[in-house]
Amino acid sequence: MELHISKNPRAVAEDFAAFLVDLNKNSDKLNIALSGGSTPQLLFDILAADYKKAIDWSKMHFYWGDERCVPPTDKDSNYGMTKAHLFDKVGIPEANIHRILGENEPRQEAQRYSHEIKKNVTSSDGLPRFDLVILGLGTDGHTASIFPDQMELLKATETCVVATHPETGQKRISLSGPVINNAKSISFLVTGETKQPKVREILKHRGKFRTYPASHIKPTNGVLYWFLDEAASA
Ligand SMILES: O=C1O[C@H](COP(=O)(O)O)[C@@H](O)[C@H](O)[C@H]1O
Repeated sequence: MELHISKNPRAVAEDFAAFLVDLNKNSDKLNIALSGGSTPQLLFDILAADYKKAIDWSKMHFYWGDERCVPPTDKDSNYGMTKAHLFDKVGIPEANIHRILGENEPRQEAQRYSHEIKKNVTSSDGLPRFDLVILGLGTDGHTASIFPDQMELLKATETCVVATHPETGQKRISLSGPVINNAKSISFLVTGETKQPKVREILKHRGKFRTYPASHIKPTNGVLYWFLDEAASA
């Protein structure tokens, strides 16, 4: 596991952007699963403002680790946020964007997206193998849309699963645990003091860490990165 600690959220985004530039230079094609939520928004803003030319966007194929079951115009849409903060600002071929259709019926969409992934992402050991899966961490220890009361999704045999937000009841579509763990590299991006208690338990194997989905993210044959700011890592 590689731990990167930067001063503040902006520095985390800068460090991760440099990591992406490097990966982009050294690869012909990258299948990347993005996360949603508030943390990646700053990364997308920085990529669009400062790295538009440093990255060969035609090599980047974007998928999502999870999506809220809402239309792309909804403020909760992970795709909608990425489009507004990144895709609309850098020239990326439309064919490279593989979004989860959050407006569709969740079960059917989980199946359709599983096929989409299997069709385009090379498999190993019978599972799709992403080059990079970017993840966030919820204050309850969830990651992607695998929540603590739905731990079975960590072992699901499907590529994509339907999850339910425990408080709002909102339906979500998420990559399953085995597919996340089959990636070549997995990177958590976590900032802010509200995340610190869970980061500490997970990284130090303390308290109830086993009950947090994020602590079960361990690449079977890849590298795990944690990019943290000082507040999250305190
Ligand atoms: O609901 C979600 O939450 C997590 C964490 O998000 P953040 O806003 O605290 O950064 C995120 O990774 C996931 O993609 C998202 O759907």
